[in-house]
Amino acid sequence: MIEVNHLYAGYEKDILRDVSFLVQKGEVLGIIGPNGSGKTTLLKALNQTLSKVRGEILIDGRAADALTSKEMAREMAVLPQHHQLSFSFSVEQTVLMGRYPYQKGLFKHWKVEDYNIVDKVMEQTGIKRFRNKLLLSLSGGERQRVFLAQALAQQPQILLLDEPTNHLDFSYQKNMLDALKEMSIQESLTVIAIFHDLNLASLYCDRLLLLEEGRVRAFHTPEKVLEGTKLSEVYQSSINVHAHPYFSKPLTNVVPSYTGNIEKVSVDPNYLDICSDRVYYHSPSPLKCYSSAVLHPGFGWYRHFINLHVDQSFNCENPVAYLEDYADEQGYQTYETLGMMTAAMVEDVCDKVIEGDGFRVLVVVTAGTSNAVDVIHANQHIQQAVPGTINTWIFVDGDLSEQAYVQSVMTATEAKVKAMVELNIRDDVSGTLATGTSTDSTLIGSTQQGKRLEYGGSISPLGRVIGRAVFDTTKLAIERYLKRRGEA
Ligand SMILES: Nc1ncnc2c1ncn2[C@@H]1O[C@H](COP(=O)(O)OP(=O)(O)OP(=O)(O)O)[C@@H](O)[C@H]1O
Repeated sequence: MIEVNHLYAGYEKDILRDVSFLVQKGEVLGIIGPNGSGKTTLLKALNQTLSKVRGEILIDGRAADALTSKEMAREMAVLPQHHQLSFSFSVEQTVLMGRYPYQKGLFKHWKVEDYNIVDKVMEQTGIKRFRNKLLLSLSGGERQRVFLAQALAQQPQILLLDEPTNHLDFSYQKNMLDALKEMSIQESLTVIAIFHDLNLASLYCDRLLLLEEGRVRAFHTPEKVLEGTKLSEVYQSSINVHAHPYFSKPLTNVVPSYTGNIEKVSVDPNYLDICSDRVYYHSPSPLKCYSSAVLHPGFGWYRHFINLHVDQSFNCENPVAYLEDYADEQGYQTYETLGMMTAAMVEDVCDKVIEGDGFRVLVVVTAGTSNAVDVIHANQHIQQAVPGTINTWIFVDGDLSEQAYVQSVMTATEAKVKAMVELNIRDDVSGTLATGTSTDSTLIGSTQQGKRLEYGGSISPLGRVIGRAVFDTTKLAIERYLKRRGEA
């Protein structure tokens, strides 16, 4: 455990002012903050390499300045930002130097135990294969791993790291931090590391210490410290925070001030192209999409939109690959393509443009109701994945909040249900009024330009337009479907 109380430290004058925090054994603490905020100075103060220090630093309850340098080296190892070591040593010799604090007696020599530990840490850091190479002949990232191995060879209780992922490529950053995290959990190694990459800090640290001009601005879990307004203030830069897709950890995005000449893009029915086998919409620039599509569901930016007709009996093990192949054949980049499928005849597609106050909405619907379901009697249906039958595309020329995306889906669903009720579409199994079909799909795609639209609920300006346009197009598309089947 390391406890810091009212620490003042610096050079000619104090850089750190009234810094207090406590790190538990086995904890990973990230130190973050802008350039010059005092991060390295704090590590130097912890490591007792600064002369001008006031306040208290306790290591497992003992005052750090009362420890001998050998005791200190067994407690704490440092991976500095810059190394002054001679590069004429081999990798193994360099790592062995980490064992100095354990040498005893007058005639110093390495023991078997030293070599075993060096072997282990070289394995952990992935440097064994160049153990006999000179440091001089290694890349910056390889050297960084050698110095980490040297620090680990010291077998410290506490590891101080100044930008440990400096020089490391993406995969080695992950490997190094995974290894450190594992050591903190398995071996109760306490890790205190400076991070410039706030996302890595968020993912790997238990707590973060945010420094601002030598003072603690925040000391808490990543969720509490990495908060958009606070970060934007401290870093004096526009920073946006969002959720990690797999973990409950915040991630940060820089919002550039310079965006170049962004081409004005609109939504336009002229971009629609309808053939017998598909409806295709091509946007000149990617749209921010939120959808339940087969190819690229969820949030993402896409410019090619395919609603592909397949037979009702279509049974494909990998519909995503099927749509990717289709996009590829058509010459669309798959990473820019969003794809849905439908058993409805796509020539019966209906579209409608409605101008809102300062924004525009285009709705495109294909519909079939052979697998109509009343959601409250859905348990009477056997589960089977049949190709989507009411596919709704809603393109908006506006700047939607994420809330507006979700509310737009709600509003569109309400409008679709209303159209089905008006046409008396029934669930064949229960005989009751249907609320949808079993595989309907919805897309909201927005230019994210022009008028800011915070809400998409039924009585918001956007919701009103979506509600009307989805109702009209869905109703017309179902009528065409029924007519084709002779049921109208
Ligand atoms: N040896 C030194 N002598 C005098 N002032 C120093 C010395 N080292 C650093 N400073 C000053 O102390 C302040 C804090 O520096 P420090 O290196 O701790 O910041 P940092 O947060 O680690 O910055 P960076 O993100 O750029 O690495 C800076 O204003 C710096 O100029």
